[in-house]
Amino acid sequence: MTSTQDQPELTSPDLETSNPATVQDRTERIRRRLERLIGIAATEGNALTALRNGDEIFPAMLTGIRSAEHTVDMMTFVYWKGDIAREFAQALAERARAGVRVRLLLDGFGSRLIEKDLLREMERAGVQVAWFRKPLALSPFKQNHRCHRKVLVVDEQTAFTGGVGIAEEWCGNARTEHEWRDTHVEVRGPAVDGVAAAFAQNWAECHDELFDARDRFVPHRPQGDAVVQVVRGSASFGWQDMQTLIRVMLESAEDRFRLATAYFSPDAYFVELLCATARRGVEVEILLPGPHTDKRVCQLAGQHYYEDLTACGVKIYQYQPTMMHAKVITVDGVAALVGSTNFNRRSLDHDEEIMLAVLEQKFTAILDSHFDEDVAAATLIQEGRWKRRSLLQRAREVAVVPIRRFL
Ligand SMILES: O=P(O)(O)OC[C@H](O)CO
Repeated sequence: MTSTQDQPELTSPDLETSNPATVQDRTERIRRRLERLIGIAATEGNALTALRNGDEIFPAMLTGIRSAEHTVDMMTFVYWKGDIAREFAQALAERARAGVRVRLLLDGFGSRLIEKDLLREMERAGVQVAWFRKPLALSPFKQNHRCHRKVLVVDEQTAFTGGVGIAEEWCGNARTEHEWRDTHVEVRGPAVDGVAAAFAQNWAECHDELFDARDRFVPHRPQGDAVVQVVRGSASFGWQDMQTLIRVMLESAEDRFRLATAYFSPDAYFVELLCATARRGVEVEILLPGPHTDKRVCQLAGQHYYEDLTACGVKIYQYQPTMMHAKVITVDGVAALVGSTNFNRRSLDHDEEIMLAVLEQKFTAILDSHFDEDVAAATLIQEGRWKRRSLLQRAREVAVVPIRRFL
């Protein structure tokens, strides 16, 4: 586990970020742009801990739940099967039995595989379980909008968000294809309120009780040096904050823009923005799943754009050891995004998402060092070789074009 207290070396000595004045200017500019365009103030005094893979993520979340004395709010897209699914259910049920208010919000599509006996056990123990838009009860338009946020808030003081789902696939340490690579973050400080608000926003749609006597509004003492803006993306038609967030990051980048994502199938606008960023001299690096993608159809939709992207100088890496599931962006070594948002149409156009915009050099350096390690286990797409890919591959890419807006 790597906390913001351990500061690795910046990974590229060429970045301008060694100059404190430059760092401050850039950080301030990104903060002001985000605040003006998204309309939510960033908060100071946050401490963030980057958690890499199930071996770090699950123990931290379970420790948080087991330590709860007042409230636990948890929301997830995926709640599937395996020992870890049982462990979470048992931890939540145990806290509910101890008198803690425990609320669990599950996406009606993403969590449809949850084992029914776990649901019964939690409900018997007093866990309030709510479902976000169960597909069969909805019009086709609403079905397409999913709650993709991953949030855990414990005692209003500690929050977690990131890419992880509650299932066997996320256990371990990305050693084999059965242990997915993911990034989550633990947050302490005032930004916890913003994460709690993301939960409350979806809870309000799914449960009769909007608030109760257990709600507390605790003061947050400064916990660290990170400035954090909590950005919520909401299912909508047309433009929404998540697109603005990514756009600000791309347009603010001066030296380097790095993206790790599980599902890369953006629309033409964001492909062009990536290309334009590379064309104006920013090093643009994208890290994507390789042979172990769990959704080949999404991969094909993204591969359709590899030729345009590499022609503009964008470096595309495909991660080899297992499914790359992290959702992380870093900019110029000074700012980072981490949360639930993929670089695809689902996350940018259709789903409820949460992303932390973190303005802190130390935390960004940690995520950059993880990116470096992942790139060392990835292969670079070579422009020339990619252009010579088979006709079959090309046909597959074209075949998914009609459905890529749903991916
Ligand atoms: O949507 P994500 O990024 O949370 O990933 C979960 C996938 O649907 C797993 O197949």
